[in-house]
Amino acid sequence: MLDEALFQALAEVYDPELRKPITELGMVESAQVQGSLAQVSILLTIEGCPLRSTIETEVRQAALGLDGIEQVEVSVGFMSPEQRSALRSSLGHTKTNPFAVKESLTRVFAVVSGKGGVGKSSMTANLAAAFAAQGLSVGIVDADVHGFSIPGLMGITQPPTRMDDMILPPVVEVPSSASPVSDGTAETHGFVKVISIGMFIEGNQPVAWRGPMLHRALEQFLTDVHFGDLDVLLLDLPPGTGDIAISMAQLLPHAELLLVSTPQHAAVEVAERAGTLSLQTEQKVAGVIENMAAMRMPDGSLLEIFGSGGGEQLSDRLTDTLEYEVPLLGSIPLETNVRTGGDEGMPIVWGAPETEAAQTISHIAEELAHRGRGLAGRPLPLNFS
Ligand SMILES: Nc1ncnc2c1ncn2[C@@H]1O[C@H](COP(=O)(O)OP(=O)(O)OP(=O)(O)O)[C@@H](O)[C@H]1O
Repeated sequence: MLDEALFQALAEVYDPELRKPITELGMVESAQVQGSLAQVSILLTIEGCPLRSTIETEVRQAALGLDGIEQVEVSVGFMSPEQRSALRSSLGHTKTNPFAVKESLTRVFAVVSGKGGVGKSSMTANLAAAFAAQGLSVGIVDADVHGFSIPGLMGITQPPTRMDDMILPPVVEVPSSASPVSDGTAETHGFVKVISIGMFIEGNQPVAWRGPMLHRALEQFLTDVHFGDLDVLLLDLPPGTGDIAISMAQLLPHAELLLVSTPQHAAVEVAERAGTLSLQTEQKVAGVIENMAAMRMPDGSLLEIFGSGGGEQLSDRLTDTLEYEVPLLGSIPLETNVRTGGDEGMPIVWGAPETEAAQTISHIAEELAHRGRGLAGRPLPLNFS
């Protein structure tokens, strides 16, 4: 039984993981009004759904927003396997990799580095935060098997939800204070969905996987995880040119590479190797991000802990080798805020947007979003037959 006005009010309640109104997802079993009492029966996707209290609270608030409603009773049930299966088909989840198809509208960026510790994961988290602050729908696949850190950097503690053979990734929304483009509705509010190898490992165990297992894990992330429609997908890969970089190229041939390096000249050579791998994989290098550049001291002077000029040098060398322009997208200074934001699970782009590091990263995200894919480095569909 459905009361039309109450049902309409419940259409304002979004499932936090699926990012759609609960009324569209078949989650409202009944909605009735008797005098000043609203009675709503909702069906959650799975028992033990971690978002139960969030959804219940929002249902209550939506019903109380109706004229004349003073009391709300919410009863909670769970979908049957048939209802879940109907929901999966309505979401179009087909257990195929949606990002590999040519028609996919999602921009895919693989964030890579020659060596570890240069801030690749911090850049991935902050770029995702910056894209989301522009109102975009963003996903991150944290495939840095040996150093998975994205959930911590994004402040995510809840696990993914398993819905039979479909996995729903945890979501973080842009805080309202960092969401200039949002008018407050769920449709305009950017978000970041995250899936990480770390979410499938017990405790703090090391991951001793060989190439084929890594390939399978990445493939499963792309096929079993339901990201929904994304504007941007970012991948955090392990440093270097190992197995997973090759798997990524096979599974995501349209991914563009973002190469992170420090300004140190000695680091350029090793970063260049990661960039030139793109010649073999036929992927495009979208640009270089120099991280850990000169730190501004309290007296205003600059301290070049890792030297200077490496980003520029890397961009020049790759432009020569790859024979298309590989721009230096920006140079992010060493700033304590970057580290503390990471430790607190609040990317500086959201938590301290006024800092130079945050502004540079936001600028890079804006430029990437507006620049379009371009054709350089991508095989042209020529037919010589
Ligand atoms: N611009 C910056 N200013 C200050 N600290 C930074 C900056 N960028 C990164 N860091 C810090 O440097 C450390 C390494 O960064 P991060 O984990 O992002 O590197 P990584 O390249 O992903 O490492 P790995 O691939 O080895 O896991 C972290 O403690 C991070 O907070």
